Amino acid sequence: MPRPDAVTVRAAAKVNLELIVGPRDDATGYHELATVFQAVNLHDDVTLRPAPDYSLTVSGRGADQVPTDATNLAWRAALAVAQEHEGAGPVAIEIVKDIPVAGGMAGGSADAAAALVAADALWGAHLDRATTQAIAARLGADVPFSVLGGTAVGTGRGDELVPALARGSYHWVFAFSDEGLSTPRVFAELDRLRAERGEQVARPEISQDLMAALLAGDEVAVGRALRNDLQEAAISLQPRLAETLEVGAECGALGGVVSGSGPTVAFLARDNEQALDIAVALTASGVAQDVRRATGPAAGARVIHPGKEQ
Ligand SMILES: C[C@](O)(CO)[C@H](O)COP(=O)(O)OP(=O)(O)OC[C@H]1O[C@@H](n2ccc(N)nc2=O)[C@H](O)[C@@H]1O
Ligand SMILES: Nc1ncnc2c1ncn2[C@@H]1O[C@H](COP(=O)(O)OP(=O)(O)OP(=O)(O)O)[C@@H](O)[C@H]1O
Repeated sequence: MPRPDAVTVRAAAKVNLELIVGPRDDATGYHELATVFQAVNLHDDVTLRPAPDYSLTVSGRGADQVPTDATNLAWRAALAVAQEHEGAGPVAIEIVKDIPVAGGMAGGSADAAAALVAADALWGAHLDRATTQAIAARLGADVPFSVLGGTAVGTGRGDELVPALARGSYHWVFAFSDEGLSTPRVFAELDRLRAERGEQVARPEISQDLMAALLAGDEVAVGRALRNDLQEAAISLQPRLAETLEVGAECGALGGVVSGSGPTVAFLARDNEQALDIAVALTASGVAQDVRRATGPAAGARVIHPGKEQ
């Protein structure tokens, strides 16, 4: 089979409709999670081209905050696939970002997922699902979902996935902040707040209300069920997120929640028209640096450009 001379893969951002954080495992520092992910149509594109040496460039939203060396998750993903496939060689990696950096929307994870899928396609590695999943999980807790897309339940570190039975299309408005939040710092802040309260942390479980609402495609009930245990920690580190949530609530959003580890705040709207109203109100209030509308569920990491055949 001839090899393509370049492969571009598109990977979506995610929002956690529910994120329940269980106890911290002292051995690994990771927390047991129960989460429902939804991919939304806000994307990064990653292109891989055979080259004499590995290299990486980044352009687009927040590009100056992304490493361009071998620590980049996309670079690490390509190397991980190369280890599994004899016919691999160095690649030039080009990332075009639209997902905010350190925004709690799995931007780096999307780049890793896209590079993983692109490397597999470029080299014709045909990795099986279990190997792809294992590589993805090693790269980061959100990476397996970035590969899969759609709407899915995540347990363990958030990397053990089962697609969710979900109907309907969801209209989201995202309020971005120009100051990112570090994921480990937000988890550590939650641990601190819980210890201060002497809280006993239960094993995390997804709410049946949310699963029933998704099954029925009932966006009002989904809006009511949005929940994120990391939200109070994110607000504790960035108190103005509470104001952002307030603005969306005043517009009658079906629900509002900090996305993942923040600081992006996600609002669920009834329809496109209400999404536009919420976006205008957020922009006018000045609480957010940037506001974007998107719909979910979106697809997982997928090839959008196979390049010309050699
Ligand atoms: C907040 C979420 O985005 C929700 O989907 C994820 O849990 C974070 O996923 P991620 O950014 O891919 O996370 P990783 O890169 O694997 O981990 C970054 C850090 O987040 C914390 N972390 C992450 C996942 C998890 N289940 N427990 C944790 O405590 C750990 O301190 C870890 O060192
Ligand atoms: N492609 C990438 N490879 C490696 N690091 C990245 C990449 N993109 C961003 N980063 C770095 O990783 C950190 C987290 O960025 P990222 O955009 O993944 O955060 P996030 O969306 O909050 O992640 P998550 O929602 O998965 O917790 C930032 O400090 C950023 O510089």
